[in-house]
Amino acid sequence: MSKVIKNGTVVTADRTYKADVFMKHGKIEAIGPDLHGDHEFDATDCYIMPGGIDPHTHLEMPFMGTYSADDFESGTRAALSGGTTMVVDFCLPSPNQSLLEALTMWDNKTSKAACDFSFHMAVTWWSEQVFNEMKTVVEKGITTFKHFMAYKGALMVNDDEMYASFQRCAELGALPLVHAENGDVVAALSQKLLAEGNNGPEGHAYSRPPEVEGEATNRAIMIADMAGVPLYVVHTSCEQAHEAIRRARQKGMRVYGEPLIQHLVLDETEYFNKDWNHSARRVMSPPFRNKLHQDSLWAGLQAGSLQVVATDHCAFTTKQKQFGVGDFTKIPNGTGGLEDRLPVLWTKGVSTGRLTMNEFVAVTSTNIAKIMNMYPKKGAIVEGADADIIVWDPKKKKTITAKKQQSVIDYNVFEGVEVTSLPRFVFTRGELAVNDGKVDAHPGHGEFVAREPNGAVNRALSKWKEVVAPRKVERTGIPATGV
Ligand SMILES: NC(=O)NCCC(=O)O
Ligand SMILES: [Zn+2]
Ligand SMILES: [Zn+2]
Repeated sequence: MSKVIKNGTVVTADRTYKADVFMKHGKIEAIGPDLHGDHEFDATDCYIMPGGIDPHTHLEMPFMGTYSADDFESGTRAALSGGTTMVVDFCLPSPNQSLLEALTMWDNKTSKAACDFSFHMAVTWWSEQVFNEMKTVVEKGITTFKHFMAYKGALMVNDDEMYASFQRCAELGALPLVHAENGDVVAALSQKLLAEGNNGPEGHAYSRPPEVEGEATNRAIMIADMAGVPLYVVHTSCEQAHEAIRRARQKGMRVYGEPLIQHLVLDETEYFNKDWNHSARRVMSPPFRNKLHQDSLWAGLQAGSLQVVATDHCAFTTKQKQFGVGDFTKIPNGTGGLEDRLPVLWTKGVSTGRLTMNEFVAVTSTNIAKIMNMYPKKGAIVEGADADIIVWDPKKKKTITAKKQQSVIDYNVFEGVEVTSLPRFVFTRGELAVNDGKVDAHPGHGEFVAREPNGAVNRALSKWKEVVAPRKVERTGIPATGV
């Protein structure tokens, strides 16, 4: 059965034009005027855009003594309801666990995914086994490796481990990712705050000032440069980290930065709310910052020094957050946002003139597909691409409320935010998942997206590092040794 989207305006990362879009067998087969098919969908007054890709989610993730509450079923349903048609989740081996064993565990979680997904593999410890298994992981289509510079005593890796892993990424044509916060300093500051009786959720924010993120970002950039590999910095939340990325890029380094929709829109005053639950629900790492940092992130998206907007969707219920009553270090870190990223970014970004529609598509979809090396299968409206498409109604309104969300948690950090712009239709590989605003996700429809290593940026950087590599100076007239 074929489907055609009619009467809309196609908006991609680089073009805006009137056309119909014809899809069959899960792919886009034709784009042009006056197309017809078995089923026709009216996109009058709407934009036809590549579905969102969220490059940073944690579904059913074991963390801080519990599991994040949204699994691949509720998480991908939430994603689709807000126009996101692919998620990239994190496989997290425990220290000393085989990467391949962890991957089997993560594969087993995905049978009810309603949209396509891929994985990043985390390097949480280092050994010859990890070194060897990284190659197999890449052969399985997972070409991005995450490193936590924070969460001391749990997921954190040291500089020597990171350097070894980055070098391995360079050899394999893979892309390292970092959670950049100085984990030693965070741990020490946390203990100091607790000892001083500062044990509420605001202590979490005080323990992770922007400087600890800036320092770690600079360090990761230096290590990637020494290893000769590009770098992707997840959840860039502040000017200090953005400045490090901006400077590196100006020097020709291949570094990417990923602000979250939460950091762009919500600020640190959330941690000073008198209601403990309100503040704890917003505990995540890095924490929300002030307006100046937010302005820096928006400017980065405008200038191109930051390339991507994600969610880091890692949702915990209020009950789970309450594990940390009396000790903020025990509040599970993470917030939700999968179904709100696109509507909130459009409302706060495109509707205000901070972003163009094309920039919106770039930072929510196309740039991600390119950086993660799955373009133009994903992130594009072109013939042959997967038919992951949103028909976006820029006039449709709602007020975000937990009462009506798809996520299983009992609150929403964007509660009360009015959004103007929502999907009319969402297609995931050609299958309708949102129909006139109503969500009809199909658990099990989602497929794993394997990615190739050695993307163009890896190849160019390796070449450049080869050109400028240290070379022994061949000399004549060398004095005899020991004389
Ligand atoms: N960000 C956060 O607080 N939780 C999820 C894990 C991570 O990405 O650090
Ligand atoms: Zn993180
Ligand atoms: Zn994360």
